[in-house]
Amino acid sequence: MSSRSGDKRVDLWSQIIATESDDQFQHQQTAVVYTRKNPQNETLPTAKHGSSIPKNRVSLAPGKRVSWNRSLFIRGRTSIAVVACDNYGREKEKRIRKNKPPLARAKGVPPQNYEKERAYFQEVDAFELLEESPSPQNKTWVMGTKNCVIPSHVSTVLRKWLSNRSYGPPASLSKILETPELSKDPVHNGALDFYSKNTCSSSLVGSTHRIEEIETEGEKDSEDLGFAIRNLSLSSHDSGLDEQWDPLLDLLKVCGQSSSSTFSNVISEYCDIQSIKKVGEGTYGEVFIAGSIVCKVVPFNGDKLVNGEIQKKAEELLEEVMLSLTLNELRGNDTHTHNVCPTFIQTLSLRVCDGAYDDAMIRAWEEWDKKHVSENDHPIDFAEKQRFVVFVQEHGGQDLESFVLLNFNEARSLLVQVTVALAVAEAAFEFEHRDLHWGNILLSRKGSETLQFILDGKKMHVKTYKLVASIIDFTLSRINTGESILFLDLSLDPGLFEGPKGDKQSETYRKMKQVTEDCWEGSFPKTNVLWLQYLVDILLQKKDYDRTSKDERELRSFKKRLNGYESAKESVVDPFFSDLIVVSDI
Ligand SMILES: Nc1ncnc2c1ncn2[C@@H]1O[C@H](COP(=O)(O)OP(=O)(O)OP(=O)(O)O)[C@@H](O)[C@H]1O
Repeated sequence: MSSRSGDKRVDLWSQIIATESDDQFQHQQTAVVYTRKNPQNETLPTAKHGSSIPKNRVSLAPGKRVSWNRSLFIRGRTSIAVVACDNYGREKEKRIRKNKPPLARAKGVPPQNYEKERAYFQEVDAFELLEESPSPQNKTWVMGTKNCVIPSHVSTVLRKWLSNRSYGPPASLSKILETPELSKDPVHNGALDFYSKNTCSSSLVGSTHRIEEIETEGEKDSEDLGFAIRNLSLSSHDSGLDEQWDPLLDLLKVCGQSSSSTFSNVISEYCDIQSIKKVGEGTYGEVFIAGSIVCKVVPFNGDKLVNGEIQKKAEELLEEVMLSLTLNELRGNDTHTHNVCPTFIQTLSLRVCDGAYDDAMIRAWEEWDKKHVSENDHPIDFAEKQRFVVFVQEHGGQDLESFVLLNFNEARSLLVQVTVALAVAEAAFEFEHRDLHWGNILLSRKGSETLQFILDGKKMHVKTYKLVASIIDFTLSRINTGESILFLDLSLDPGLFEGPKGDKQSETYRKMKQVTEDCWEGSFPKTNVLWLQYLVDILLQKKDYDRTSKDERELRSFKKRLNGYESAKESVVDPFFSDLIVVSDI
């Protein structure tokens, strides 16, 4: 029965609901703030149920797009990858301080110990084998350190990325695996040259040459993998002049390239470039379908504003790449079997491209613009020398905002998949998504009746009702890779917490702030629970599908019980999911 028809039965559920104090489901007028603005409109996104958002509640970007959370990319990213390098830190500070209060270290951060950290990372690099998942003692609070440690993380991510070959690492990187001489006699392969280089830049140049050499070499020998990657990382890590670290070179390494590629080269690996179509757009990302995969194209390092925003830096992209690759590990392989889930969008390949958009991409962009009215700048405006990262991902379907749910079972299926996925990622990497709005959940109808997850070694078969959810956009996410904690310091973006009162998304950011006490590097899995509560609200207030009043009461009761859980992992055992999850030992 549809919710609109009103189920008049009085039962236990009505009593439960009567006791719910915070249930705020009086269909109050709310606005989902990230909703795109039609450039022609004068007002900000209009609430589906009525009022428009007052302009003064929103920090307006100077460009075409208006979204108060979009500039987060360029503010406050104070993680190991960004602040670690002094040069960049200074540049970033300038940008932030223009409009923002002075940078402040978040509360509760343990004092830095550079020597300890250096020793730690040297130790990490000394190991060939990796831990399956991070342990608490691996936490490294490195904000503000002068030591440029990114290469060691790149090396780890690379090792994992490469060792999981079923995920299709970039072809050139695969060839690193194919270098039998490397492990047999490193000295004669010139490998030690990397270690003896005195400057970061020269050693990185050396390693770049090495990639080229490697690419010309032959046969497979997976034992060489660890060695080859250590070569790539230690060259810069051992350097005393880390300030000269060039993140672009590391980004190229992660993408398996010695130099930039072109769009036509990359896209033609997946389809005839003439057949590409644009499928979506984000703050910086233009997303295209190429055959069966999607390419998210993100400009970086350029001087030109993109959609009114300063472009991301290579180090920011490097971090996003590391997050994506770390989450890839949850897809399971021979060495990662303790926590497995298929829900985080799979990154299939990564490429750095140079130059203007290809004509076919421009055409695809314009076609999409005609239909949907893009909020982004026309890509023809990009400079000839513009750099981009292309995230090649699996196609996850349509976002929850536009997807038409059919019935309550589909809504439950969405909730259980997201909850279990968050639980698995919490268990593996202390992961918090921190921005799980309805644009960041993709849905598609696929054949399988159940999906398999593994949570702390327990196999779970989750009922799908043939709906498959995928989680995207890890920009605000926090993760402990086992070597470092990647996070975005949201305390540097007060605008994020100034969204409209009563708007569920805005309220969720504010609740996260309360939970974290504005200390964003810490682990607060409760933030995942807050987004689950947001999703319940969305399913009750924003989505139409076939459901009864009893179904709605179930959702409200579930939301209320979520108050009592401190993590997605705790939420998994809620009775709401009891008939959706079958647990078995592996
Ligand atoms: N893997 C994917 N499969 C299908 N569609 C996708 C995929 N990734 C992104 N999209 C589409 O493109 C849109 C923008 O993607 P995404 O949110 O990743 O970009 P972004 O630049 O990070 O956005 P934001 O403005 O949230 O920062 C999504 O809302 C979705 O519609």
